[in-house]
Amino acid sequence: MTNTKDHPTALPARVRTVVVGAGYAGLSAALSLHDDGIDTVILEGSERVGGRVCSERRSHGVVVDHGGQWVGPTQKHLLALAERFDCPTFPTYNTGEHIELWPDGVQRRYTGAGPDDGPGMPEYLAAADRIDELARTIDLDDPTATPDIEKWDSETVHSYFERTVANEDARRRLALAVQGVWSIEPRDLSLFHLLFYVASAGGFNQLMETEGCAQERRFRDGAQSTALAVAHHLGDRVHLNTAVRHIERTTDGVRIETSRGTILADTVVMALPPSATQRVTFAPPLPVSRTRWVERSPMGDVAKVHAVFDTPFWRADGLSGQATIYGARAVGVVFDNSPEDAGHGVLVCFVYGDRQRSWSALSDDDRRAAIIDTLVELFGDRAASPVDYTEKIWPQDRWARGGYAASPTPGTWFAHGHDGWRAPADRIHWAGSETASIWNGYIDGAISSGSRAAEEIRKQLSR
Ligand SMILES: Cc1cc2nc3c(=O)[nH]c(=O)nc-3n(C[C@H](O)[C@H](O)[C@H](O)COP(=O)(O)OP(=O)(O)OC[C@H]3O[C@@H](n4cnc5c(N)ncnc54)[C@H](O)[C@@H]3O)c2cc1C
Repeated sequence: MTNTKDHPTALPARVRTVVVGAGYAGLSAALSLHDDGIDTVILEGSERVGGRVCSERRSHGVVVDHGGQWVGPTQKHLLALAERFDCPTFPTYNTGEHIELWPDGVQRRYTGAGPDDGPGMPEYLAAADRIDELARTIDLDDPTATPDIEKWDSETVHSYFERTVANEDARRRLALAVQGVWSIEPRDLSLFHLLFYVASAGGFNQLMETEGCAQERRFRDGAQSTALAVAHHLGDRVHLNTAVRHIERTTDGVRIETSRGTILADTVVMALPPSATQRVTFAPPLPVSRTRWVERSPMGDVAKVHAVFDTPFWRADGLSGQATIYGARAVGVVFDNSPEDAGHGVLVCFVYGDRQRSWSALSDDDRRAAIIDTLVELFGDRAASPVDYTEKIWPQDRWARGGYAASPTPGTWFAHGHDGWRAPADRIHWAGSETASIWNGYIDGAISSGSRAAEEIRKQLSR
């Protein structure tokens, strides 16, 4: 990698393709073009690669993943890339009983998807089946060709649940599921986007569950390890600390203005989330549908908090470390994020949606107290004294400005999806997990979006 503190360099004057953004999408696009011998550089605004995937080795030697971390068995693009670069995975700890905690303080322990006797469980499962049934009609390659798109994109998920799910506790379960998967509130989510996302993952359970599903495995050296290995392979083609500010299409190519000078290219891949694309200016302006798509695709509100303990003490109590928390407490979901050798115990807490906004406004001490109090309620007094504690509040991340991903607001797919989602604007191609047909919003989707953009470029350059 180049233009690091230890290795400052100038940009080349001209290349065939510039990739903007060194998250998994940009790295995948650049790798694919590089594999084919196409002269490519990546320009990355921050001082690291990985984007919304960010692993950190803490003082006790424990690696925490502040961003994306899990990989499931159907996420073939991520698994293949990790295998190519020799980055091993291991199963998420999923043994023992999970806990659910209700607003009135009642706790239930269970195994599987939820307690059979839990309030609203049968209605929740029936609603999930109905979602799967509707999702099966989504056209993943051209979502705007889905027959009922106008109707579904005109309704929020909140109003859909109000209309179709009579049981209030089932609606509570569904709301927490939405917050957990999209990191936004059901009132902000288009029913069409929910259905598209479910279809793109291969079903509602794929998004929710651990074994056989999206949360099945983790990376031994953190989920960023594969991104670092790809960047190492690409070497001096990866330029860090190089923020792209302006892109101008000329008669014979593209002029890219960065914080470190200008570079010319035949084609560009923009591998950024919509939040970051909005901060780049374009001349001539982008097609209106693309501009509107980007403006109307806000990021979610999520924070991840890790508490590290000497041991995963909850395991000895027959607990998996997984918990779901309904109501006003800051934490929505907890998982056991201990290292593979269980040399330390790690609990990761997700804070999202409205709860994230009120929690992140608290003082440092109050934020920590809110998290630890809930862990004590769930796992007992031993949870009161972690040996390490760390937070990452994604809406405050300078580059991503939120996570996990962007969700187009109601009406956006219908009005702007056909031309605005990912159709190239002449020499400008779009990648990023938000542009994926399969596992949209996930690392796997980011990787396949990069390969798709690379394929578009190969065709364009061969004309
Ligand atoms: C808390 C959290 C948990 C998640 N959990 C999971 C999970 O468990 N499994 C999973 O599969 N997915 C998960 N995700 C989602 C996943 O991380 C993302 O979908 C994926 O990493 C996005 O990759 P990307 O390359 O599309 O975008 P990004 O990773 O956002 O990459 C974009 C890159 O562009 C750079 N950039 C921005 N602006 C500019 C500019 N002007 N010039 C140059 N560079 C710029 C950014 O710095 C960044 O490096 C999670 C995300 C978050 C935030």
